[in-house]
Amino acid sequence: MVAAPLTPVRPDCIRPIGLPVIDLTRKRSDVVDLIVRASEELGFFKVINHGVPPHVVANMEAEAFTFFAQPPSEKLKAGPPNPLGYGCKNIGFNGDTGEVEYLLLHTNQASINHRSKTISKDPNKFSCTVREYVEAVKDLAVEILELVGEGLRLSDPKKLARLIRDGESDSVFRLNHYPSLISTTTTTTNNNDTVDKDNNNNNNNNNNSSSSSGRDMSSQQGWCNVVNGGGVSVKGVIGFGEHSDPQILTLLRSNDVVGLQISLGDGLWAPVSPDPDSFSVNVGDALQALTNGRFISVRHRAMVNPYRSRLSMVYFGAPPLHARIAPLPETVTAQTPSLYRPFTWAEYKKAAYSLRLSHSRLDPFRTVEVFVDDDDDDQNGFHGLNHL
Ligand SMILES: C=C1C[C@]23C[C@@]1(O)CC[C@H]2[C@@]12CC[C@H](O)[C@@](C)(C(=O)O1)[C@H]2[C@@H]3C(=O)O
Ligand SMILES: O=C(O)CCC(=O)C(=O)O
Ligand SMILES: [Fe+2]
Repeated sequence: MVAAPLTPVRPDCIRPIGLPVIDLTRKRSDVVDLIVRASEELGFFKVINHGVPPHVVANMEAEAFTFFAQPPSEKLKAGPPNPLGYGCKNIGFNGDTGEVEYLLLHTNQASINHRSKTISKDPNKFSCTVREYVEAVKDLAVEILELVGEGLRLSDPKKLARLIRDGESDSVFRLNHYPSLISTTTTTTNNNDTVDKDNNNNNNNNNNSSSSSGRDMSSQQGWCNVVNGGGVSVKGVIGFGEHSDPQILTLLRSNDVVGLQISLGDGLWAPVSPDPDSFSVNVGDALQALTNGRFISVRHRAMVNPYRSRLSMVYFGAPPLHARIAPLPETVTAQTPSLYRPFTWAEYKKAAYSLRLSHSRLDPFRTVEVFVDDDDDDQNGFHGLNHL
């Protein structure tokens, strides 16, 4: 007889919910309110009518697909990730893995120029395309942070935006490629623990519409293929495991293949519908600290689509290394005392890289012990908010 587990197992469960979609051309005061509310309640929202020119996005996507379609021998010239550069399946330095290959770039122009030489046969074209894209999404991130500054009624409403606008900002840009399973592995039902245990996950990764680039990459040859010995299931394969982003603000755009999920806490995951014309925005750890826990650094993950390759282009807006991160005075009151001790971005980044992907990296920077309520009586799906 098999002994019952001591703690109840909570299988992952997909809960499709309406996620906030904010039209940036609406009345400014409405946009401000919507952004603040979404950042407080979820730490996530989508923006439409954002002003990033479609050709800038299309050019970046085309360069990314061209890179990932190459044979492994070519791609490996841009690696190994230190953490910048090309990486395949290994994420960070502490043993995290996922069914993803990626390029991680610093947004500093000199760094982009240097890296482009190992990434592209036409380095000038590649670096110009990245520069244009990064400039455009940075402008969008700056605009969003200015709106946030207004919403938080900061005495200097542009203070947050300046952190990422700074010429010395430590912002990074990441291209993630999740090959479809049919292009990489022989699928089996001899499962391992990356498989979701809940049938609700069926087809949550399916999307039969055509790619925004008009290209189905499932037959591409370039995935650094490892023949599947352990066995993966056609459902629920993790591309990029659960984590929060350490920076201030993340702007993600993907092709029209579903994959990104945000955590609602308590094993509940909300799939983000892929809309190539929108950007997904999420609050990062640094913004959670700056807002004294008022905004939530949302935990999220990316699943592999069994049938279609997915590409995400992710800008992580970060402050300069020497910038001091501490709860903004406007967010600290007698009722809401400071939750985090001051730290520099360099200090936080170092700590982040010493930890696994899934760690709650802000916890060691808290001024008070974290209380985790493990009761099961929370019905609203936002149980995870008590990680604040
Ligand atoms: C496992 C890791 C990879 C990561 C650094 C870390 O030690 C923990 C945070 C990870 C993350 C998540 C968001 C971004 O994709 C990223 C570039 C970042 O700044 O923090 C990655 C790091 C990485 O892949 O190098
Ligand atoms: O590809 C995605 O949808 C998520 C990627 C991500 O979370 C990251 O790069 O930090
Ligand atoms: Fe992320």
